Formats: sequence, C-alpha cells, structure tokens
Amino acid sequence: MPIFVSGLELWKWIDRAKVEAIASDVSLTELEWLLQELTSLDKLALRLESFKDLPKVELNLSLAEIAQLWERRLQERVPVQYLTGTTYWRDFSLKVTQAVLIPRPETELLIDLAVEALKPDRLNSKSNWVDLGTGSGAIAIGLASVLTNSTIYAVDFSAAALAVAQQNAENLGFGDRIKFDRGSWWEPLEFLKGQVSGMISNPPYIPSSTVLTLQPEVTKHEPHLALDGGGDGLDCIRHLAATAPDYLESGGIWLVEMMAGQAEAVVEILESHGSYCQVQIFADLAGIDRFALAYRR
Ligand SMILES: C[S@@+](CC[C@H](N)C(=O)[O-])C[C@H]1O[C@@H](n2cnc3c(N)ncnc32)[C@H](O)[C@@H]1O
Repeated sequence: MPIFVSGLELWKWIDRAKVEAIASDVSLTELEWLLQELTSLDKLALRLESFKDLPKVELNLSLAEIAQLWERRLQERVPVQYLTGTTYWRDFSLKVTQAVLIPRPETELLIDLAVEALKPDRLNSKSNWVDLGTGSGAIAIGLASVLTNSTIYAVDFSAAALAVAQQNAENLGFGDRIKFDRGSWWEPLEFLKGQVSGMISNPPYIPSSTVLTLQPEVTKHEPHLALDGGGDGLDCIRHLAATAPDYLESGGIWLVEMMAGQAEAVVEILESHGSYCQVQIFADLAGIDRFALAYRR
C-alpha cells in the first residue's frame, strides 16, 4: 500500500530535520540520501523543494518511521546506508547490512586499475580472478562486469558478509560467474594454485590502536573484522604478499588497497619478497597513495 503525505507536511519535517542535522554535525547530504531512498523524490526535487506545493508525495515508509530512522542516524550515529540497507558503488546498487563494510568511493578505482594493468588482448580472455575479503561483494561484482569471460572467486571469513555478497551478485545478474567461499584469504582456493590471473583485495588495514579512535559511525557500526589490520595495520597485506605467489600465474596481478601513509612499507614488503616485479603505487582522487600493484614474476 503506497503511503502519501502532503508536500507541505514533508517540507516542514525536512526543515526540522535539517536543523537537527546541523546541530548534530551530520551532513545534509545524508538527509538527502535517506529521502531519495524512502520517498518518490529525486535529488533535484529535494534541492529545489519543488515538492512543497504538491497535494501528495509518495513515501515508502510513514513519515513517523522516516523520522525514527533519522533519529537513529543522529543519536546512534548509524550510517544512512545501513538504515536504508542500500548503497551505490560504481554502476551498482548494493544491499548492505552491518555485517559488511559500506564500500567506499575510492575503492571503485581498484577496478579501473585492474583493467589498466591488463594487456587489452587479455581483457576478454578466460581467466580466474579473486577478491579476497569481499564484504558486500562490491569488488567481485565490479570485476565481473568488466572481465566478461572471467570467473571471479570471492572469499570472506564472515559467513554473514558472504550471504550479503551472494545476494548482491544474484540481484545484479552475476550469480553464475562469481563463486563464493568462506575461509581465511586463500585457504578455500587451494585448487587454484598457479592459475590465478589477478588478486584484488581491500583488506583490513587500520592499526588496532586506531580503530577505536575513528568516527562513531565506523567504530560502533562497521564490522571490526573489516577494519583491524593488526599492530601496524599491515598484517593482512603482509599475509597476502607472502601467500599470493603460490596462486598467481606468471605475470598475474597483485592489487591491494591500503591506508594513507602505508605505501612505503607496502613497496618494501613486495620488493623484499622476491616474487614480484614492477611494483607501483597509485593515488586515489584525493591524491593519497592508496593502491599497490605488482606482477608475479
Ligand atoms: C575493508 S573490508 C573490504 C570489504 C569489500 N571488499 C570492500 O572493499 O568494500 C575487509 C573484508 O575482509 C574480510 N576479512 C577479514 N579477515 C579476513 C580473513 N582472514 N579472510 C578473509 N576475509 C577476511 C572482512 O570480513 C571484510 O569483509
């Protein structure tokens, strides 16, 4: 049953919600995201307030329920994406729950870097790729969309995260080309030794002591399994550098996201291993060194 409210009533509520947002130091953009998800209004209508004089605006939830969600955003600091259960990443609308990290915009670049790292004639070849620590499945889905003849193996230690990733892959039509396995990093993929063309991972890379100092939206609501990278934040990256050579074919791609300030240490890890060549660092759109790429010798 559709729910309707008058444009004026909605406008009055939004006006109050904006004041609360400013007082709580929450971006007005988040209010817009919530309303775009839960009403029939688009960003332009919300920005121009062109709905104000409409006799009725359609809502997915009652205004009281929307107000309750907004209260949770402000008081409990729950990210809007968890409240609506949806986020947008590259071209995809993804389901998210608190079992998965909300995929970040900078991570979108990993897919472009993987494509650029591949010789054009290999883009459409049959190959095996892995997304280790898949979370919502974002990277695996991004890879499946650009590597149209590849099989993507997506691994996570969290069964709850894998369930979300699997649902996202199915919803977006990639269910047949992405295989999901639960386990620690390469552990469930023994059968792929020496046959992997590319490994992508956005592993936990935040130093343990920093995790609890992050904003409450992150520390209170995002899974710590997705965040905590050990003492210096590099435990998982070290492990992936040490283990990947057994799985990557010669010329295979090793591509990982890291935290600001870790680039030098990651280059050192890769170069001292001896199994990698052409180690390169790439910046995100903010100019922060964020991605490390290397090729299996
Ligand atoms: C930073 S999140 C990245 C999630 C997703 N790939 C993204 O970019 O949004 C790291 C992911 O690694 C997973 N993870 C942590 N330890 C793991 C392990 N030992 N083996 C496999 N996955 C692990 C977490 O559950 C989490 O989903």
